[in-house]
Amino acid sequence: MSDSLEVAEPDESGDEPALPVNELFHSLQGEGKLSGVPSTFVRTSGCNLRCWFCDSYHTSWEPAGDWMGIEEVLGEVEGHGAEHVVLTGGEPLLHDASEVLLERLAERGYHTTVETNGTIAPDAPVDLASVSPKLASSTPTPEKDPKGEGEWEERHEERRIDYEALATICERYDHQLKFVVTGREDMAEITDLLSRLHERVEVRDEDVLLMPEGATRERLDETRNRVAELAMEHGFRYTPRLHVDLWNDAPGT
Ligand SMILES: C[S@@+](CC[C@H](N)C(=O)[O-])C[C@H]1O[C@@H](n2cnc3c(N)ncnc32)[C@H](O)[C@@H]1O
Ligand SMILES: Nc1nc2[nH]cc(C(=O)O)c2c(=O)[nH]1
Ligand code: SF4
Ligand SMILES: [Mg+2]
Repeated sequence: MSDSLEVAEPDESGDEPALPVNELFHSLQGEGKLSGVPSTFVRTSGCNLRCWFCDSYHTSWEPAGDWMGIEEVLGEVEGHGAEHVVLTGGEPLLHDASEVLLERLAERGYHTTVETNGTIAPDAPVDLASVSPKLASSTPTPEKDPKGEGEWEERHEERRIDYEALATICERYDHQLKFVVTGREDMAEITDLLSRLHERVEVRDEDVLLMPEGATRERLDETRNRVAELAMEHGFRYTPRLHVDLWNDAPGT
């Protein structure tokens, strides 16, 4: 298994596709255009990046979860009763079975959002591609590494932006680009990335959202006003992190 997923594979090699699921829960969508919408979240384990600030540490830095067959996932989703399903991670699009899940959710009439870092373009039905391209400020330098001493810095840096994948996602799906912002230093990179993307695909300012960095209320208290002001200055949208405001960093929210 690749370095990006250290979760043990299922023992039985049945025919049914399976996903390593870190958590499956019902909540309100906390980020982006659909903030506040009751949604069921399927969080897969394993990521090809290592953002130093990752709020889902147990899907990236120390991936954990249980393998679940797709029908089992669909059964649990159905039990929660929401029309909206959010497939997230980790990086959900690392797993081929995510595409199978998206197809079956579409057949059953769910609205699907995929939360992705934008390095892999899916080939499956998606109602909203919620893309969060990773800026240089996400890179786990030795000083910022939450686990080691910067062993992931180079790999993260090489992989974090793939223009081809980003453009394909934006062409193929209704999308939002949700940038995690720590400060003014991030803005030049965002505008450069958008101008490069505009050579291939139209991305509207209303589909660009700035999200304050912060996995806890305490951290958001330091970042949210600064980021809101940057959004106003640049004509981009601001997205809160509603779930953090409501439930702080509690799991399953
Ligand atoms: C855990 S990621 C999973 C999906 C995918 N790997 C990605 O990064 O988009 C879900 C969302 O949380 C955001 N996120 C993670 N840690 C964060 C933090 N400390 N502050 C703000 N947003 C964060 C990501 O940028 C992404 O939009
Ligand atoms: N409530 C809530 N909304 C979310 N939107 C995106 C999330 C994610 O982790 O991908 C997330 C999450 O973890 N919780
Ligand atoms: S890409 Fe997403 S899941 Fe992966 S480390 Fe970054 S925030 Fe975490
Ligand atoms: Mg989250």
